[in-house]
Amino acid sequence: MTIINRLRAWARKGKKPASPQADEEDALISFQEQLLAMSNLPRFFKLVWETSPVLTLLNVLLRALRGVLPFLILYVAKLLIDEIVLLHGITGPRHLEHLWLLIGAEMLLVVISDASGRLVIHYADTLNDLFATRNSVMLMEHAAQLDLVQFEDSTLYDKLDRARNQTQGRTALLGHVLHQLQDISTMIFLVSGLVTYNAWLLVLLVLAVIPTFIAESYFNRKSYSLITNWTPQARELQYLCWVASTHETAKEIKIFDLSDFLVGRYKTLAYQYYNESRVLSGKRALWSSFFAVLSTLAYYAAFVYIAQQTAYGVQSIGSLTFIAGTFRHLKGIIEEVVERYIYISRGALYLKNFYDFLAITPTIRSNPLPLPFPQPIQEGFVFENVGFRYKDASRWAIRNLSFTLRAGERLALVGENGAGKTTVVKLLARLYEPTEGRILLDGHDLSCYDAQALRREIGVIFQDFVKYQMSFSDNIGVGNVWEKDNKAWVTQSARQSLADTVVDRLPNGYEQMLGRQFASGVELSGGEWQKVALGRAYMRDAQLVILDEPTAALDPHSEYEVFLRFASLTEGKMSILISHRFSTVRMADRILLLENGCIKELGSHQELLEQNGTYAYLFNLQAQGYQ
Ligand SMILES: Nc1ncnc2c1ncn2[C@@H]1O[C@H](COP(=O)(O)OP(=O)(O)OP(=O)(O)O)[C@@H](O)[C@H]1O
Repeated sequence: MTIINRLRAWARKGKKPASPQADEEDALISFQEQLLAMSNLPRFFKLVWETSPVLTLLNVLLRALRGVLPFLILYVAKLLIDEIVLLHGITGPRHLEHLWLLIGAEMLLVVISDASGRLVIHYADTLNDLFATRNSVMLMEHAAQLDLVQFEDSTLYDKLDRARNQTQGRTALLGHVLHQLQDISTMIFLVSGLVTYNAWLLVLLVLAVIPTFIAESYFNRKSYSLITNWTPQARELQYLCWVASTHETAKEIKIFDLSDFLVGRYKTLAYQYYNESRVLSGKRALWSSFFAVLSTLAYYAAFVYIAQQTAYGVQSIGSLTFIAGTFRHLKGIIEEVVERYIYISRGALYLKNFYDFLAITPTIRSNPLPLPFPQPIQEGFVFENVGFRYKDASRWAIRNLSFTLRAGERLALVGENGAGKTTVVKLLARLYEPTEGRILLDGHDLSCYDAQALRREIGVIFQDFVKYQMSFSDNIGVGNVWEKDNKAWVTQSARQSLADTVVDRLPNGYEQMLGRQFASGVELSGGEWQKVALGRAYMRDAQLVILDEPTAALDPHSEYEVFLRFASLTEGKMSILISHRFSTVRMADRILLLENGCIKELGSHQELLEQNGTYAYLFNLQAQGYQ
């Protein structure tokens, strides 16, 4: 059940919505799964290495150096204390060279420790930044390869969201892994030092840490499940926050007085998450405090034993400081290693989300041995009994569609809302594959051509075109991104689409930032945005130009002008025009009237008028409206 349905059910029944946590017990991942997630780490290391081999090496070497330093410092301190105790007991002349040597050695070790500590932070930060950028680029590049149909599936957004939100987590993971390497090497040295004195102390230490490990591992899995189960709701929270606080929505929010509704909805969800998260972190804090007390007790038990041994003269004072220091250090390090293991295993689990997203492959594949794209197109596009059904849709968007878009022909698509006009265009641009039937270009299935080459030859301006929060020039230039910086071309396109009438009023001309999201941006009217978007069609030197309701927001004069220019742009080229305005549709060579996804009528304006069918009826209806 979606959260919306949960909220609705709640509103109906007047009780608290069942939380996603309700499913969480079932979804709690197992310890084995957590361990298995560690198998994601080698790929992760490979990514890190590929990001920068030099920085990775520097980090590893510095961490290894820092790993051995605590042991060396403790050991030199032991020698130093023993030397001082020895010198203290001598009554005759003393030779202090050995003492100075030991002090010098300890000082040198501390200097190396300080310097390497700073260097390691610097190199770790640099590697982290590079790695985060690389991660984001990988996600963007991969998302760009996916098909439109995949973007219509909400689970893709969940995966993308998890993968994106955890970019920070992945860089933290890198830090944890490197730190872990350092602590493990410290641990190895300290353990071997401790074992030479008393192996039982080590057993005591390990026993004290095991309960912490088990508890942390359990809470780690709980918290992963909580976050994973809440991803759709987290997206809804982000969405609500966006809707309630952006320029684009502000008008409507005020007019419909939606603020309380949105904030209320946000609060319900956010507090629900807060409560679940609070309970979990409360339990975690309670248990970890309990186990911390246990481990402190273990430390003092060991200390009592060592102090007693020293008091009876079984070992030197230097050894006492060394063993006690090693034990305390080891206890701290083992706790940190355990805690970090939890972070790392959580990071490894989150890595799965990243790899899950990267594993999504596009369904529309480019032919590995594509046919060369026809230059120029000879016969045109042929729809052979084409049917298409959107994912999970109960009805066909189009069905049994058979027609030809001839080379050089101007075709208009008309029909009621939802008749399937835009779907036809999306199929032509191979944004979707037909569910049944096929589309041929010059006698070959569209899939025989390279999808990108096909799209380069098709210039489409959709009715829901993007208002890029970029400069005026870029907004037109993106129509042909390879020529984006060709000022002459951009200017000419702006002139042809009438966007030049907009630029004249912009303080920074072609370099003017459009939209309100960035500093000094200027917002345009709906019609002005449309003229700018139309400019993209002129940027593209495509064989087929498609305009999907290109003039809906234009005033009548602009509309007339746009069509005069469009007619000259598409002279001798193929074009498809989707419009509800019959005055503009009539300029097409042929008109295809769709009804419920099927062809109702097809012919020239004159032929369809003579047929006296639906087209003639609608045309006359609109014409009467103007009389
Ligand atoms: N992404 C989608 N997922 C599911 N169904 C969709 C999607 N896009 C369109 N549809 C459905 O497919 C049918 C055809 O839609 P299409 O956008 O092609 O119609 P249209 O003729 O262009 O409509 P309009 O004149 O309103 O732009 C409609 O019933 C619509 O609800």
